[in-house]
Amino acid sequence: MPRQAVLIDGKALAKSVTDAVADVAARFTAAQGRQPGLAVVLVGEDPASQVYVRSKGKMAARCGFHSVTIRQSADLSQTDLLAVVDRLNNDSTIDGILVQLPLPTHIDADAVLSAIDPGKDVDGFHPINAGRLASGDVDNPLLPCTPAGIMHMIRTIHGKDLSGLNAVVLGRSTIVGRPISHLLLAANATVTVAHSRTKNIEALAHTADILVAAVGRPQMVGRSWIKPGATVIDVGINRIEDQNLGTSQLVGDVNFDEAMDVAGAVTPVPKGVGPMTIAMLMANTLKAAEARVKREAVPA
Ligand SMILES: Nc1nc2c(c(=O)[nH]1)N[C@@H](CN(C=O)c1ccc(C(=O)N[C@@H](CCC(=O)O)C(=O)O)cc1)CN2
Repeated sequence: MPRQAVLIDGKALAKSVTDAVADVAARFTAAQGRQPGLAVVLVGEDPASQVYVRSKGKMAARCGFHSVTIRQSADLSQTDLLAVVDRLNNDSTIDGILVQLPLPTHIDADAVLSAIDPGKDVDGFHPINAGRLASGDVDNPLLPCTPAGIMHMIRTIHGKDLSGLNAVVLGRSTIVGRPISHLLLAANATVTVAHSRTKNIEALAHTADILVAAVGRPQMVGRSWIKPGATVIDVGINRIEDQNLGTSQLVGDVNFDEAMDVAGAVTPVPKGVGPMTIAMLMANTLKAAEARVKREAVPA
């Protein structure tokens, strides 16, 4: 009889985070006479982005935030997007600004992310916040949402200190691969980042006590990639179509059934890392609001 790994329930964990955020946000609102404010900017009509942005707006409202969604057409110029960001930087009702990625290809995403006030950068993508994380500062409240959510999930299995554990991160994106490697390192794991140019990637993955798959390749990580008892975090969200049936299905970068047979703990797709990303965005917005109150209370 194959063993069954522990299922790390991202939806339930996300709810416990957002319930706590909603409690603290209610106290913030009572004390400050205003709600924490989140603005999400969506450029274009990418269907997946529309789903995520809608979920962010709904969750912000559920947490008791002032929530603004700014939808712009795909042909918006970079100058006009920078003007939107500038307006939000100077809007006293807004504590957190998120520009949904990917942006249309005519826009330089780095230029836009760098224009966000670092104190309102609830994605943690501004070079100042990314740089602080890369230099080992994990006390900065504005950590990128997906990696912060992943660490929350890992802690439910391993606790805070990952000393003596090998972590392998598959993927080196600026949104997930790089920042999660810094967070794992800060928690004392021994970290290896693998990517498309890595040799013997399967054998390397098999050495991992904690395996984070963030490559965007449907079900790439199978049984033979996973060390028995490992914790497997699946960041992939891939929609695969069945042309014959005319249906589609959401799958991760990990073969879920095979992982459940061999791993110690596994995150599912859907209802794994995705909901945690949105929950950590709520937590970041609240932290940004609290930090702004403190900053503005200090006489210049
Ligand atoms: N500015 C940003 N852009 C993007 C980020 C980000 O963190 N900041 N991450 C991803 C998309 N993303 C958040 O924006 C995100 C992806 C998936 C989910 C989620 O809850 N997924 C569900 C499934 C939803 C579905 O049916 O498609 C799940 O996994 O259960 C939330 C947020 C890229 N862009």
